Amino acid sequence: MAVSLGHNQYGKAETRVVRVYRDSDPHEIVDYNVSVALSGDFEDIHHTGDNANCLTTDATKNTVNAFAKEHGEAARQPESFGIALAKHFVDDTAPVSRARIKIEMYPWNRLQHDGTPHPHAFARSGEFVRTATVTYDGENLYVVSGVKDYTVLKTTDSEFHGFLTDRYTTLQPTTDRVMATSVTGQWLHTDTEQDWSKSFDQVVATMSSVFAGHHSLALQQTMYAMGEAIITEQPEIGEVRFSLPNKHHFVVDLSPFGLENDNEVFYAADRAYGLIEGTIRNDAFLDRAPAAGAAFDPGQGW
Ligand SMILES: O=c1[nH]c(=O)c2[nH]c(=O)[nH]c2[nH]1
Repeated sequence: MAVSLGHNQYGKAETRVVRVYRDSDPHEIVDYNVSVALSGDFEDIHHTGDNANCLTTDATKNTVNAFAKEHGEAARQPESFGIALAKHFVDDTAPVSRARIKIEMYPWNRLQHDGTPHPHAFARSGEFVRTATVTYDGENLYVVSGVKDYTVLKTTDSEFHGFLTDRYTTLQPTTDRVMATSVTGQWLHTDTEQDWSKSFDQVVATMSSVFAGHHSLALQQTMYAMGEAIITEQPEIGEVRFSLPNKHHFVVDLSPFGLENDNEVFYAADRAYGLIEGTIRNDAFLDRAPAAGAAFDPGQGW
């Protein structure tokens, strides 16, 4: 039987590294979960167990930690940290031809003390997780920024009606519902040199503002409006991808208790949920569609 090796990648996943900038006053911190995935001339490892070309996953973890010190400035933002790591693995390690660095960043806010920001005490913010995925193949550099676990809700200004009905349809149309979602969003940059934090803050501000202000007739429509606004505000962004679970809030039947429920008491269901996903593209970069595929392709399970 003919069998051959297809796509493969390896590296240390989920290295948790915290970098303290204690030479600055006040202190600053970044908190990362870094996953490394390398591809290249690794046929022999799979076929014969010859590890001569194998940069150990242990070394990739060590590199992440060492780079947090040696490349402290790059490490201040997940995108630039990912770029530094990806370029190192590909440019400095002969068998490695492609590196994908996936970073989760957990934001921390400075604590207040006696009414002023404290120089070295923080509280972790649960608002969202910031993400960056950097892919480099020695020639092409793809930088994808993102956000996940960003849960947003609006208590009105959301309708859903006029949908197709079949014999299994039971959903009642509504002109006033709670709409909530936990945003996973990723956006591909066409400019790989910029102030990444400023860009990230602007995307989140745009998406939040659209979610709040948009009178929604469907989560799909709100999703498209958010992506359209992000690309309009920041035209260097080539495309935006969203995965939006519709976090259903069902009106609880209070009639057994002789009570009216005028959209005031809800059951927040955690499953099953509608999952609304889509890509909003910047037509100026449509010719880069295959590249976008390479940037976002999750590889083997992530
Ligand atoms: O915004 C929505 N989009 C749907 O496709 C859908 N389907 C559903 O049952 N509720 C909703 N809500």
